Amino acid sequence: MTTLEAPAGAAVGISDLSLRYGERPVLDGVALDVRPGEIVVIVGASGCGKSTLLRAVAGLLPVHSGALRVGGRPVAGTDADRALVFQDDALLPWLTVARNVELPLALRGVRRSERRERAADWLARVGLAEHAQRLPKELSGGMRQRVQLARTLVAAPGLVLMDEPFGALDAQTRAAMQDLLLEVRTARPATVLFVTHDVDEAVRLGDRVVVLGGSGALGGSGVVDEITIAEPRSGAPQDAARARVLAALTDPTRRGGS
Ligand SMILES: Nc1ncnc2c1ncn2[C@@H]1O[C@H](COP(=O)(O)OP(=O)(O)OP(=O)(O)O)[C@@H](O)[C@H]1O
Repeated sequence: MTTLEAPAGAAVGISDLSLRYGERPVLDGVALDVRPGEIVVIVGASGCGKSTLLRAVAGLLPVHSGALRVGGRPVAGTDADRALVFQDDALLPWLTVARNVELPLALRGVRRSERRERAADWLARVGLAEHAQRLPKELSGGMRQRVQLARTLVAAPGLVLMDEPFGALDAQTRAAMQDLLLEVRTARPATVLFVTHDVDEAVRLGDRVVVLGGSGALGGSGVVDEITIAEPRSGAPQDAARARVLAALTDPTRRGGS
């Protein structure tokens, strides 16, 4: 079996993690365990360190102290098995949509015919089969995000790190992208760490919502609450989860809610 058929996704293990920019502490004592295939959504006030945490998990920022493991191995630098997705699509403007989607496969040395087949398959899944030969600039923002989702998942990463990926989209396109993400994960399981400011998006997508907040100590911050989202995602349980996320967000000094 090649890594392209990797199963349920990579586990993430974070304990007593501190991250800094130079001398400046951003996160302190972060503890978080993510199961293979789980979607964990990270919310928190602007500047509390959500993107910083994602960057560290991606291997773009060194660990100051504590432990950070993905798939049981300490993170030391970037790895093709950990894909990072931003709000701004990072498509290459001079390549067609199909070639953009093929790119991670090319980087992994997958032969051309298989690349084409897999890219076509993913473009069909995200509803863009007819646009394969167009350039990114000829597509809408929502379509470009769909291309980016296809490009991310085509190489079957064990862990997908998404930093406000749908933040620039209008409400309708955003809801469609959320549906699409949940749908394609059924076809291609991966562990997902997803950062958003939108509480509705958090309780809709997350198996669990993690709230980061300021502790005050040292100016750093850590996990103040973790909310498991129960199925079905509607009615009173959903409202209660939403209320609890909001409460943790508005009381960022609270740590370790029940
Ligand atoms: N490259 C950097 N160098 C120094 N400080 C940084 C750098 N990037 C971010 N910071 C600081 O680290 C803190 C955390 O930033 P980060 O971007 O992780 O927050 P965030 O929770 O993702 O914010 P937002 O919700 O606004 O995107 C902020 O105070 C920010 O100013």
